[in-house]
Amino acid sequence: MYKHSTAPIMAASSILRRSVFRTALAAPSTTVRLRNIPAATRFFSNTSAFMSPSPSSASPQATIATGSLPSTIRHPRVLVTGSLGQLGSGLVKELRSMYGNENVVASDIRNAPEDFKANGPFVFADVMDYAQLEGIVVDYKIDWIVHYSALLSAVAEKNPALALSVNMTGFQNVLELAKVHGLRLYSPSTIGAFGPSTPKIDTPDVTIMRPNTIYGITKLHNELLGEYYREKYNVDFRSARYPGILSADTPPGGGTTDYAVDIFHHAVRHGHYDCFLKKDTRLPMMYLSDCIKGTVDHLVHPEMLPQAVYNIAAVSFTPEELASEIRKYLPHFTISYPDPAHPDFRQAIADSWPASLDDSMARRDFGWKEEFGMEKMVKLMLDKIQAQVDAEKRIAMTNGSTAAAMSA
Ligand SMILES: NC(=O)c1ccc[n+]([C@@H]2O[C@H](COP(=O)([O-])OP(=O)(O)OC[C@H]3O[C@@H](n4cnc5c(N)ncnc54)[C@H](O)[C@@H]3O)[C@@H](O)[C@H]2O)c1
Ligand SMILES: C[C@@H](O)[C@H](N)C(=O)O
Repeated sequence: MYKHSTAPIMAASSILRRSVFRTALAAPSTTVRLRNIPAATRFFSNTSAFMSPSPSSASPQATIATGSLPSTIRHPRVLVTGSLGQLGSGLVKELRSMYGNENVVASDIRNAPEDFKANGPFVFADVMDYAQLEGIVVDYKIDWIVHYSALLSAVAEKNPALALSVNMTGFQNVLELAKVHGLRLYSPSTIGAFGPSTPKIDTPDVTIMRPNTIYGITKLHNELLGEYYREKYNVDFRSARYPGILSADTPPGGGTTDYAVDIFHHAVRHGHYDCFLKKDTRLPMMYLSDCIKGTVDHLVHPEMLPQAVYNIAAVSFTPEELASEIRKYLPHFTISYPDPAHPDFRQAIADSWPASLDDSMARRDFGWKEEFGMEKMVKLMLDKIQAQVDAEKRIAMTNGSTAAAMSA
């Protein structure tokens, strides 16, 4: 177990979040080898820890000569993979507000919209290409990687071979980079890493884990490999098992919990939703801003925590409970469910996952706490989507009147 005292850590964490990182560089003419120094240490003016890595384990690639460089104050430079997905763009925005646009490099295998690219560095990066990723790490002097590239549960189940490559090879690449270049690596896991034999209620961090989906198998593999690198090579690997994430502005990427986002769009636009899960399927869920806040708090925590992987959770509900909450604002909203004789393929995935998580270790170790319960989340989702619909109508009316004026 890593020893830690929470009070100074939380204080340091809040200083860090406010702005500045102080890097105490070694004495003049000293050569500092980065490997085997947890990335956390390098930003917290702990000169003695910084200067005392084990020379025997140093890696030539990760050696820097400090020469007569003065002490500097700087932010960490963060690479976010998969930054165009449901979660990535919000995280990039938050990190840029903390560290400055130039210090957060967004990447994806897709091209980004121009407005996204205008806000800070964006690079094309296929996580299966180690050399390409290493070029980015070196060119941008990256300190931390947040690894968001993945195929989610439903998409993965439809294309297992691709899921194995992206989810496992992609992760192995960033993990190896973290080892070679002394980086901190945050890579989320999921409730999907659990399986049908896992205890379903208040599932703890450490329990039976025998996932039976390709998504879950790849994610559990990543958890175990990350822990191995942490133990064996002192890689600062951090992970949290996210539940299903709800967001109004960014669409979900093809998971089993996507129904809990789709339902809002259908409720506001059409007043009806055909749910692909059974009405009593209870799953853990969380609002996007809570997920981002929990991720940032975990990421910036100045020390390696006692566990590499933590459950984080906010609420758990069924489709029927969600529909009832929506009906408080849209009384005419209706929902239908699949014919029990012909369940959707995602039902088996959902049935293999926990209904609720025990996240007490995350609350204890890095102060995890959600802001959004079900009521607040439903109200905000509906407000945001209604605002989108109103904006679309205004644009359509403007376009319509322009077209009418042109044809008159
Ligand atoms: N969204 C959720 O509800 C949820 C829940 C639990 C865990 N997670 C995890 O959080 C992370 C982010 O999830 P998300 O919802 O944003 O996913 P998403 O599917 O919305 O986005 C994933 C991104 O990865 C990119 N990508 C795919 N293949 C790639 C490749 N070869 N190289 C580089 N990029 C590639 C995609 O273009 C996409 O932008 C994933 O690891 C996911 O497993 C998400
Ligand atoms: C739970 C999670 O990992 C994702 N939302 C999925 O359903 O695949």
